[in-house]
Amino acid sequence: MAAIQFRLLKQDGAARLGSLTTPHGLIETPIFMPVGTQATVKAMTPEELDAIGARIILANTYHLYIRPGHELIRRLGGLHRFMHWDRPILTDSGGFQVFSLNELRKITEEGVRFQSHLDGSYHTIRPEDAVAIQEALGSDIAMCFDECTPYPATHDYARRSMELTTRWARRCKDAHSRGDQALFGIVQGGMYRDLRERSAAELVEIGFDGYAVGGLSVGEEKEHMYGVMEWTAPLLPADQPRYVMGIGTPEDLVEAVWRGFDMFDCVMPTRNARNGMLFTSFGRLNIKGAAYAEDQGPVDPACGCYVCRNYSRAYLRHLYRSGEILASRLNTYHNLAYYLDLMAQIRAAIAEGKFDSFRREFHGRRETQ
Ligand SMILES: CNc1nc2cc(C(N)=O)ccc2[nH]1
Ligand SMILES: [Zn+2]
Repeated sequence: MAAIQFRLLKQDGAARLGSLTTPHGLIETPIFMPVGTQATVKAMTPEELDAIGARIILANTYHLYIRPGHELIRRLGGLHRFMHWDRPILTDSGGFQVFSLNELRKITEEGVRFQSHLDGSYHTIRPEDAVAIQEALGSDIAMCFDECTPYPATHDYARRSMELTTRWARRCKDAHSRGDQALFGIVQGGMYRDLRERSAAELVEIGFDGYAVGGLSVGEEKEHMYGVMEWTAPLLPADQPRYVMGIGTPEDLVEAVWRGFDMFDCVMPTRNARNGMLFTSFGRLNIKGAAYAEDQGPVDPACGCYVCRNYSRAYLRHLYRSGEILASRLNTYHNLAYYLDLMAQIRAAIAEGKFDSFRREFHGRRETQ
């Protein structure tokens, strides 16, 4: 039996309503995955994540390999038990982190040699190792080890990089043997339509449980990002999950759903929260602003979350300016609640066949405060 089952429940244009059954529970799609890099979604407890509607979180293979080590986590019962989260977990393969955290990395056919960002020790991760690490962690969904093609890249570089990613994907599939864990392929190809189309076709030929689009949100212009999504989604099997990695702003999420994607992850709601940048139904709000010094209103009157029901903008501004730990906690709680509620609204709009009007209304009411 496959580790996951995806059911396409309804389409509204290219937008899809689906359900994804995993060994750790069911996920309604489109879904946003809070990022829990080091086995924690920073500043949140699993109970709080559950309360705001998080149904799957992401953890980073590279970080957990470096510290505390995947074998330690395996010995202690796997990642779910280690972090007290019993819903689904998706682990990325480490490819992106190795490339983004290690200037001195060396890419060969065999794999990637790099220095730990913590102690400078030398390591080599091959596709087979990335699979073994994720099997030890016990995530519900593992990702193939890929090269996230940098931006900008020449067509020739992007072609060679994509071809390496395909060869690595084949090796990942051959090495993967954990039956209760799904494995997703990652489409690369830079900003080039012919390469993206080749990458998608080659990965579908190999055959995976779902497909991600990588190599985006790497500094490219929005029209490149949206173009790659448009070229790629139709080439991926309609009856399997489509995940675009590292996306994105609330606007990006709406646009990616509109183009046929089901799964998303981004550090934006959690990272921006710690910097005082809050997301609302009318745009972004910088809680540091002097305008909020005596504002007794909630962050977002349209948000029903615990933070918006119990704390004022004035208090959140005070916490942030005072460097209080509670500032990170409450800001993160609200931002994730906003993202997860946005996804619930998107699912409801697709279910009613009204996603087009939802999309128009959503963009019409956004401006930065
Ligand atoms: C934040 N941007 C982002 N781009 C990504 C690309 C990949 C990838 N594997 O190409 C993974 C994570 C990513 N996060
Ligand atoms: Zn709120």
